[in-house]
Amino acid sequence: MIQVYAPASIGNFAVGFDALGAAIAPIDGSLLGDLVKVSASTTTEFVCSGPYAHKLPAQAEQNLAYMCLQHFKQAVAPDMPAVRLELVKNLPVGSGLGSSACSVVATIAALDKFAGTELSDEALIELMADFEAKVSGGRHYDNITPCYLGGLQLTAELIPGKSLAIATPDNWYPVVAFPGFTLNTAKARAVLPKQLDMHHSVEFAQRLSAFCTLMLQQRSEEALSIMIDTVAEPHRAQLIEGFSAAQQALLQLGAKAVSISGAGPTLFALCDNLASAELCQQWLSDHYINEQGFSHICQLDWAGTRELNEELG
Ligand SMILES: Nc1ncnc2c1ncn2[C@@H]1O[C@H](COP(=O)(O)OP(=O)(O)O)[C@@H](O)[C@H]1O
Ligand SMILES: N[C@@H](CCOP(=O)(O)O)C(=O)O
Repeated sequence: MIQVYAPASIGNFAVGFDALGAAIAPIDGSLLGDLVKVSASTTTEFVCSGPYAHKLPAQAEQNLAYMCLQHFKQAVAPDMPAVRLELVKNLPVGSGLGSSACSVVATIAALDKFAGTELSDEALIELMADFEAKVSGGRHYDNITPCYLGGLQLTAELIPGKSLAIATPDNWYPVVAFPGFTLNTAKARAVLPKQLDMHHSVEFAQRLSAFCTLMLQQRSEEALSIMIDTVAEPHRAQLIEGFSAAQQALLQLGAKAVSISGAGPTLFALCDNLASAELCQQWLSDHYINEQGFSHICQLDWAGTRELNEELG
């Protein structure tokens, strides 16, 4: 049996709409991501389990993991024997934690390992992006590549290899809070303007290029000081009840940057020390999340998608 884990991710990372994303891992060691198990079987079998399985469509044909399996068998590895594929759905759907990307990445990576197809990273990433695009209302790589490769990734179609890793300091603690209600990514993309005017386009390019350059020069404090989303957040904030108040409060508590994770409604507060992260998490537990919500103090997950040997889920 092959068992593959893929981590949650923060799309956009405030300054890189559709172009920057970070994989995350809770510091308490818990797994925040989907798991896919593939084993040989006499007939094709698909099982969806885990805490959020009931939030997915009942028909296998509408589940991204099953769609990936069908495509993989037909177009990538026609000689692969029948398999039993189980998706353990640990991430809430429509959360802004890269949930659909997580299922797609875990499934394709697991099938590639099981079938021994050994596709290149770039070919796998393209395949993964094709499936993520089916549900998210646009083709973007900012969940796919961090989830697959790990860490902080600057990522786009035009980038050689599709992604460039940006090293981050060890003292970065992103605190993520899923408030407990969902927001569909396609819906949150539909509220964005169709065009950016010259001023905003130039400012976006300046901010993202300055952020990346500062990070490469290990000037992370200055990078944090310009970590503001002027592209998507102004249009999406009103879709997320409590976001603006939380942003103000968390910045006062010491977070260095606060923005929407992906299309929301998860919020992330990036802290540069554990004490601030703990204060932010407490505030979020008290004021931002409902009974269905959760929060985690994380670090960046530089391992990305990986095979797990211990039986889980
Ligand atoms: N395995 C899967 N994981 C997540 N979403 C899936 C999966 N299979 C199908 N879907 C559908 O894809 C859509 C994903 O919603 P979206 O808002 O893009 O989620 P997220 O932002 O959390 O990735 C939902 O309509 C969901 O029912
Ligand atoms: N760049 C995308 C990211 C969507 O992330 P998700 O976790 O909400 O799927 C966007 O902002 O639309």
